Amino acid sequence: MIVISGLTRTIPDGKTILNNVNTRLEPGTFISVVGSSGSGKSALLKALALKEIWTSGEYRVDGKDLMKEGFLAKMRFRRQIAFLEQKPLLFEKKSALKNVLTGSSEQMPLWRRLTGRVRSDDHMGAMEMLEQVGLMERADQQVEKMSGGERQRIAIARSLVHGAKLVLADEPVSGLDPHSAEEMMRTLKKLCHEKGTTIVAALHRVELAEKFADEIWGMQDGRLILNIKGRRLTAAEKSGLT
Ligand SMILES: Nc1ncnc2c1ncn2[C@@H]1O[C@H](COP(=O)(O)OP(=O)(O)OP(=O)(O)O)[C@@H](O)[C@H]1O
Repeated sequence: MIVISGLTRTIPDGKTILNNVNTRLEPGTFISVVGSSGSGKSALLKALALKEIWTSGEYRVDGKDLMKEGFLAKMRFRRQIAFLEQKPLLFEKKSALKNVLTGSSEQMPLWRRLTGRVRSDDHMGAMEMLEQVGLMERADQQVEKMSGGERQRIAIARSLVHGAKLVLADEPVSGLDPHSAEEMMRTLKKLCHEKGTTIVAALHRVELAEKFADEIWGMQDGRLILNIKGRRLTAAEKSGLT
């Protein structure tokens, strides 16, 4: 379990973009972060992914303050985190399967990056993950011919096959048509519950969060103002987010 306390990030011009955020992330939970543009959703995801350092606050993993841990412990934890960009960077000329196998440099052990070697059970794992995201039949297809939603699915499969326990997805449904957006949300939810992965997805559309997420976090001006479990947002809560 990850527990965040007092997470605050002030940027050099003096603006506080994350303001005393307190929350916890239980394993296997699908969390959606909603809030208006500029409310701090991406900033929060980046802080959770350890991509950007905060000014103050604690980040506890299974009871231990990560910032007080040594380099190796931090690196081990980093390997379990995947950050999915809105437009994932993939090897365009390679197949879906190759992309899943290749992985992101952060998650791959150094020896694998240097040798480029792939074990046969890696193939099995990659195919299994492509099946989970509904792309097994397209494993051999070049990704340059694939849609935005399919590319997101490949990025998700890639992060999970390389052992991500925490996936931070910044607008995973942006640019997708309503049907594909729902399919993506369904896949994320399934992966959370079946694999025990924790997924935090920033979303613009509150109704998608309400339909699929286990928890909805609401951001406003860098503050986490809502943490709703198992119910829709009230009209007052929704209006507080705009
Ligand atoms: N590295 C940075 N340097 C300066 N300002 C930043 C930085 N990162 C974020 N901000 C500012 O912090 C605020 C929150 O930005 P963030 O990208 O987290 O918002 P968001 O809720 O994800 O918005 P959107 O929905 O438009 O993607 C914005 O005012 C943004 O301009």
